[in-house]
Amino acid sequence: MSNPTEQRIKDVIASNDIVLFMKGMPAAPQCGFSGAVVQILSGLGVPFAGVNVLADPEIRDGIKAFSNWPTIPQLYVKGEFLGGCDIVREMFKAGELAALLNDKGIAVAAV
Ligand SMILES: N[C@@H](CCC(=O)N[C@@H](CS)C(=O)NCC(=O)O)C(=O)O
Ligand code: FES
Repeated sequence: MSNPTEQRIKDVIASNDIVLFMKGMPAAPQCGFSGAVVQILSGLGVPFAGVNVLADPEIRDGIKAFSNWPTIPQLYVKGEFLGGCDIVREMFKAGELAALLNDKGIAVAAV
Protein backbone atom coordinates (compact mmCIF):
# COMPACT_ATOMS: atom_id res chain seq x y z
CA MET A 1 0.00 0.00 0.00
CA SER A 2 1.49 3.31 -1.04
CA ASN A 3 -1.21 5.91 -1.49
CA PRO A 4 -2.40 9.22 -0.02
CA THR A 5 -4.23 7.49 2.82
CA GLU A 6 -1.13 5.57 3.84
CA GLN A 7 0.84 8.82 3.70
CA ARG A 8 -1.68 10.55 5.97
CA ILE A 9 -1.42 7.68 8.44
CA LYS A 10 2.37 7.82 8.38
CA ASP A 11 2.30 11.59 8.86
CA VAL A 12 0.08 11.54 11.93
CA ILE A 13 2.09 8.71 13.47
CA ALA A 14 5.35 10.54 12.78
CA SER A 15 4.04 13.83 14.19
CA ASN A 16 2.67 12.54 17.50
CA ASP A 17 4.34 10.34 20.11
CA ILE A 18 1.03 8.65 20.92
CA VAL A 19 -1.77 8.23 18.40
CA LEU A 20 -5.07 6.52 19.05
CA PHE A 21 -7.13 5.60 15.99
CA MET A 22 -10.56 5.49 17.55
CA LYS A 23 -14.29 5.92 17.10
CA GLY A 24 -15.27 9.42 18.17
CA MET A 25 -12.89 11.92 19.69
CA PRO A 26 -11.14 11.61 23.05
CA ALA A 27 -13.63 13.99 24.70
CA ALA A 28 -16.56 11.99 23.33
CA PRO A 29 -15.73 8.40 22.35
CA GLN A 30 -18.45 6.73 20.30
CA CYS A 31 -17.63 3.14 21.22
CA GLY A 32 -16.80 1.50 24.54
CA PHE A 33 -13.62 -0.11 23.18
CA SER A 34 -12.25 3.27 22.13
CA GLY A 35 -13.48 4.83 25.37
CA ALA A 36 -11.62 2.25 27.43
CA VAL A 37 -8.31 3.12 25.81
CA VAL A 38 -8.98 6.85 26.22
CA GLN A 39 -9.60 6.23 29.93
CA ILE A 40 -6.34 4.35 30.31
CA LEU A 41 -4.27 6.97 28.50
CA SER A 42 -5.97 9.79 30.39
CA GLY A 43 -5.35 7.99 33.68
CA LEU A 44 -1.67 7.73 32.81
CA GLY A 45 -1.66 11.46 32.18
CA VAL A 46 -0.02 11.20 28.77
CA PRO A 47 -0.95 13.47 25.87
CA PHE A 48 -2.18 11.72 22.74
CA ALA A 49 -3.65 12.51 19.36
CA GLY A 50 -7.03 10.95 18.65
CA VAL A 51 -7.96 10.18 15.05
CA ASN A 52 -11.70 9.69 14.59
CA VAL A 53 -12.11 6.96 11.99
CA LEU A 54 -15.88 7.49 11.91
CA ALA A 55 -15.21 10.86 10.29
CA ASP A 56 -12.90 9.32 7.69
CA PRO A 57 -13.82 6.03 5.99
CA GLU A 58 -10.50 5.94 4.15
CA ILE A 59 -8.57 6.03 7.40
CA ARG A 60 -10.99 3.52 8.93
CA ASP A 61 -10.11 1.01 6.21
CA GLY A 62 -6.56 2.21 5.66
CA ILE A 63 -5.39 1.81 9.23
CA LYS A 64 -6.57 -1.81 9.24
CA ALA A 65 -4.44 -2.57 6.20
CA PHE A 66 -1.52 -0.48 7.48
CA SER A 67 -1.38 -2.28 10.84
CA ASN A 68 -2.65 -5.60 9.52
CA TRP A 69 -5.16 -5.46 12.38
CA PRO A 70 -8.92 -5.82 11.75
CA THR A 71 -10.47 -3.56 14.36
CA ILE A 72 -10.59 -0.10 15.97
CA PRO A 73 -9.19 1.17 18.35
CA GLN A 74 -5.53 0.97 17.42
CA LEU A 75 -2.77 2.47 19.52
CA TYR A 76 0.61 3.66 18.25
CA VAL A 77 3.48 4.78 20.48
CA LYS A 78 6.48 6.42 18.84
CA GLY A 79 5.64 4.79 15.55
CA GLU A 80 5.16 1.34 17.04
CA PHE A 81 1.80 -0.42 16.83
CA LEU A 82 0.84 -1.78 20.24
CA GLY A 83 -2.60 -3.25 19.57
CA GLY A 84 -6.25 -2.72 20.32
CA CYS A 85 -8.35 -2.45 23.45
CA ASP A 86 -7.70 -5.95 24.82
CA ILE A 87 -3.92 -5.70 24.46
CA VAL A 88 -3.78 -2.17 25.87
CA ARG A 89 -5.95 -3.19 28.82
CA GLU A 90 -3.79 -6.22 29.59
CA MET A 91 -0.58 -4.22 29.28
CA PHE A 92 -1.99 -1.54 31.56
CA LYS A 93 -3.10 -4.03 34.22
CA ALA A 94 0.30 -5.69 34.17
CA GLY A 95 2.09 -2.35 34.51
CA GLU A 96 3.66 -2.93 31.11
CA LEU A 97 2.10 0.07 29.41
CA ALA A 98 3.52 2.54 31.92
CA ALA A 99 6.88 0.78 31.68
CA LEU A 100 6.88 0.92 27.88
CA LEU A 101 5.96 4.61 27.86
CA ASN A 102 8.69 5.39 30.37
CA ASP A 103 11.19 3.37 28.32
CA LYS A 104 10.30 5.48 25.31
CA GLY A 105 10.83 8.68 27.27
CA ILE A 106 7.16 9.56 27.75
CA ALA A 107 6.50 10.68 31.32
CA VAL A 108 3.63 8.87 33.02
CA ALA A 109 1.67 10.37 35.91
CA ALA A 110 2.25 8.71 39.26
CA VAL A 111 -0.66 6.39 40.07
N1 LIG B 1 -11.32 -6.93 20.82
C1 LIG B 1 -11.13 -5.68 20.11
C2 LIG B 1 -12.35 -4.82 20.27
C3 LIG B 1 -12.50 -3.79 19.18
C4 LIG B 1 -13.54 -4.18 18.15
O1 LIG B 1 -14.06 -5.29 18.17
N2 LIG B 1 -13.81 -3.23 17.27
C5 LIG B 1 -14.83 -3.45 16.26
C6 LIG B 1 -16.13 -2.79 16.72
S1 LIG B 1 -15.91 -1.11 17.28
C7 LIG B 1 -14.36 -2.86 14.94
O2 LIG B 1 -13.48 -2.04 14.88
N3 LIG B 1 -14.99 -3.31 13.83
C8 LIG B 1 -14.61 -2.85 12.51
C9 LIG B 1 -15.06 -1.47 12.21
O3 LIG B 1 -15.98 -0.96 12.88
O4 LIG B 1 -14.53 -0.87 11.27
C10 LIG B 1 -9.90 -4.96 20.67
O5 LIG B 1 -9.18 -5.54 21.48
O6 LIG B 1 -9.65 -3.81 20.30
S1 FES C 1 -19.05 0.72 17.56
FE1 FES C 1 -20.18 -1.02 18.17
S2 FES C 1 -18.72 -2.18 19.24
FE2 FES C 1 -17.63 -0.43 18.66
